[in-house]
Amino acid sequence: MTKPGQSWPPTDTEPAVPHEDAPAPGSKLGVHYSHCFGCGDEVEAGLHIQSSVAEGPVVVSQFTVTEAHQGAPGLAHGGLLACAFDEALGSAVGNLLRKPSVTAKLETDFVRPVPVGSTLHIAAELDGVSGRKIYVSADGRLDAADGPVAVRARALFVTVGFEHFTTHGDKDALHKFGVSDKERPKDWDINP
Ligand SMILES: CCCCCCCC(=O)SCCNC(=O)CCNC(=O)[C@H](O)C(C)(C)COP(=O)(O)OP(=O)(O)OC[C@H]1O[C@@H](n2cnc3c(N)ncnc32)[C@H](O)[C@@H]1OP(=O)(O)O
Repeated sequence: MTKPGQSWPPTDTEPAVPHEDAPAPGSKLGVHYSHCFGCGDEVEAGLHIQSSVAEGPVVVSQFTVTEAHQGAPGLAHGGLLACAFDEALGSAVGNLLRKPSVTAKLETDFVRPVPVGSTLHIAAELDGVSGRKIYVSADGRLDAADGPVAVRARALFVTVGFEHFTTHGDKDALHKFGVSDKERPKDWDINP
């Protein structure tokens, strides 16, 4: 666990430069997989996070807390908030760098309670890259992009080959991500 005051990223990194085909600032990002718990539109109790690209290596996301997301009466469950950040951070990594990557480490600081009915405005920024390691962090603010910070998160994503998904998950994962055999590039992009 990174201690307060420890430097971030924890190692020397190169700047994280968005891929030349990354969506431009202002672009709304779609669902990367309809059964994704974070963003999928076919998961009734999912988080239904919506994201778009902001200036800099930043993706902004909104997550509205419903009764399905409670831990204590009227308050969001911390694990679900961590899930929202995993999605928001992953969306920044996947959409801006266009490399298939998975979360290796995720840290969250819960700064203030998040009530049911509130919307978290999450801004996730790519902090640096070291080989296959991608460092990314985010703040989640209550009810407005400039609202009080409720949750902070930092994560390490690791770039993987697309066989990560077909070997460990569903053999048909690529098609389910919407990538056909014909389209499959050598350096696979997880986000179409
Ligand atoms: C748009 C998309 C949005 C998606 C959002 C959702 C994203 C997710 O939730 S993904 C699902 C959750 N994550 C997973 O299931 C990942 C499971 N873990 C794994 O598959 C593997 O451990 C994996 C791929 C992360 C790393 O394994 P492997 O490819 O063998 O690489 P490995 O050599 O161990 O690690 C690579 C580097 O990362 C470092 N590393 C790996 N894990 C950690 C960790 N937990 N803490 C610190 N460093 C780590 C290693 O030390 C190594 O560093 P270096 O290159 O300096 O030696």
